[in-house]
Amino acid sequence: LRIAPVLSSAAQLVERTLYVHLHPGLNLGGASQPRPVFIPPVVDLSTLISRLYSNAADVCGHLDVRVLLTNIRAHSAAAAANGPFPTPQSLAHSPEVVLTDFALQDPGQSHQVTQCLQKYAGRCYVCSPGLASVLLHPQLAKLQEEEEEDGLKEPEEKAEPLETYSDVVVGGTFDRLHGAHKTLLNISCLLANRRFLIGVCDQAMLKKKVLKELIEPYSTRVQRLQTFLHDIKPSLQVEIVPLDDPFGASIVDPLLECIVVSEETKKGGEAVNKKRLENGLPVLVLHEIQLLKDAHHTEAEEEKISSSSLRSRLLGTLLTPPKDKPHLPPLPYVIGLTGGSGSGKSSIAKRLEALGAVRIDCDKLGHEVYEPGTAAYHRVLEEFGSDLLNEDKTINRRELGRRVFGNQERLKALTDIVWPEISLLAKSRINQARDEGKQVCVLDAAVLLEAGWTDLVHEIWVTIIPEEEAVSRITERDGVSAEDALRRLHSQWSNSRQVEQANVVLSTLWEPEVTRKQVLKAWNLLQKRIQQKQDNR
Ligand SMILES: CC(=O)SCCNC(=O)CCNC(=O)[C@H](O)C(C)(C)COP(=O)(O)OP(=O)(O)OC[C@H]1O[C@@H](n2cnc3c(N)ncnc32)[C@H](O)[C@@H]1OP(=O)(O)O
Repeated sequence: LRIAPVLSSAAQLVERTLYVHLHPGLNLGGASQPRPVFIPPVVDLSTLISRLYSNAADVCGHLDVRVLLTNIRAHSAAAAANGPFPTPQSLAHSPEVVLTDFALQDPGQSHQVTQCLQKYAGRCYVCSPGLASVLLHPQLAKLQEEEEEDGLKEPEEKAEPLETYSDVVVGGTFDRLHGAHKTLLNISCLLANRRFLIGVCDQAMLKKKVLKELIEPYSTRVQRLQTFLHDIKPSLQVEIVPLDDPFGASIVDPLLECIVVSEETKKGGEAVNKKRLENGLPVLVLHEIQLLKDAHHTEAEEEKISSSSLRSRLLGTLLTPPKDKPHLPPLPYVIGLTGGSGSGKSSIAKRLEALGAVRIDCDKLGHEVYEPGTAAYHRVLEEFGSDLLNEDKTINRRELGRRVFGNQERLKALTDIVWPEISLLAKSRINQARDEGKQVCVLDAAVLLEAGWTDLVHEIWVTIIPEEEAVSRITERDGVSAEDALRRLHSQWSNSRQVEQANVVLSTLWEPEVTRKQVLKAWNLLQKRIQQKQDNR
């Protein structure tokens, strides 16, 4: 009952990181200054950690919450440390304010309590010099009274000790570290006394993931894990290794004792044990944790907090701020929309057109430059031969496509002729839109990045779908073979390479309604950016 109100009142004061230090029964109102103490790992603690992260996702989703475990030690470890609490720990972000839900006996006590709290915090962690101390109790005191009146206060029971292990292992992708990851990591740290081994999925393990192009690079994911773990339990020996198959070191490391799994990965844990037995190693204890529910999930998303849902929420948002392009007139604001063949780029361009953008279809402009009599027409015939001509003297584009797609050298010979012409036409359409007072143009260009046209546009938007889906759409739509479809796709940059350059990413992988909402979100956010730019001028 107390967690959500404490978190939401804390969230009103904190902008970025909320560290949680647990000290049950801490008395800030007594005569003597309280000291930090070691508390033993108990089962209730792991439940509390899950609840903390799950409530945090609901009430303060914008905060990076980290439950610190330095003061939690198994009995033997605490005894070995011989009682005294270690020197103050340096955290990744030095605390600037210390908050507590301690309930005052009388209001006059407030000054003494905040002083006491400041001193206490300083003994545990290296804090910013101007550390402030704040009591969050008002709503809580009321809540406590209600709890007591309603008899909701849980009877003091002897806490059940939590079984801990020397060496613990987990595996995962750990993309965009969220509450479910943090729960898994925190509970693993609670279980581990000496070493924590983490297998992090590398390229080979990401092939089948939804929106894999938006997964953070391996090095970023590892870096985030290291900082998080160093904050929450610096005494632990943390080893992070790349996972190229579902097992990694878990089936060969003789020192491991426990593997932490969720309901979803339990089968994987059982498979690990089967392999360990085959390898003559003792089986691991499977410690199962509950998956956090995602209170904000949409109908199309999974119920659990998942990285793929988080990735799909990124679609349509600004992933990287656009570069300043002082050479471009501020209006019309030009979006360069690009993406692999069959990725649904044109359908998105049409949706943007319906919302008010001027659509410039570069495939169409490309076709215009082949009109008989134009300069490009003659140069193409010179380069590729007059056997390309249809009976009516027009260029047989499909045949031309067959000759260039899959042959980089021939494709380059063609694009060297036509891109400058298409670019001139595109610029003239943008100028026309400016003369007509239009606000936004969408330059729909399949190979915008390959052509180096980034200077023509204010922002780059990229549409992506998995390659298998693109092949099936192209073969169905254009009646070409799968080989031809693949040849065409491989003439373009890969999704990942395009995403690297993208300000906004979109995907038409799901039902049209999902695309509609995504485009609307992208459009509304774009309007705000344009407005902001105008306000700043
Ligand atoms: C910078 C730009 O993006 S300009 C727009 C793209 N146009 C060009 O690059 C010019 C060179 N291409 C062409 O002239 C034509 O595509 C031809 C002659 C090769 C084939 O013409 P057509 O058979 O009529 O096919 P069409 O022009 O519709 O293109 C077929 C697909 O190949 C894509 N495509 C076009 N040019 C290229 C290229 N240079 N590299 C890779 N893919 C390309 C198209 O975008 C289209 O993809 P879609 O499935 O997303 O619609």
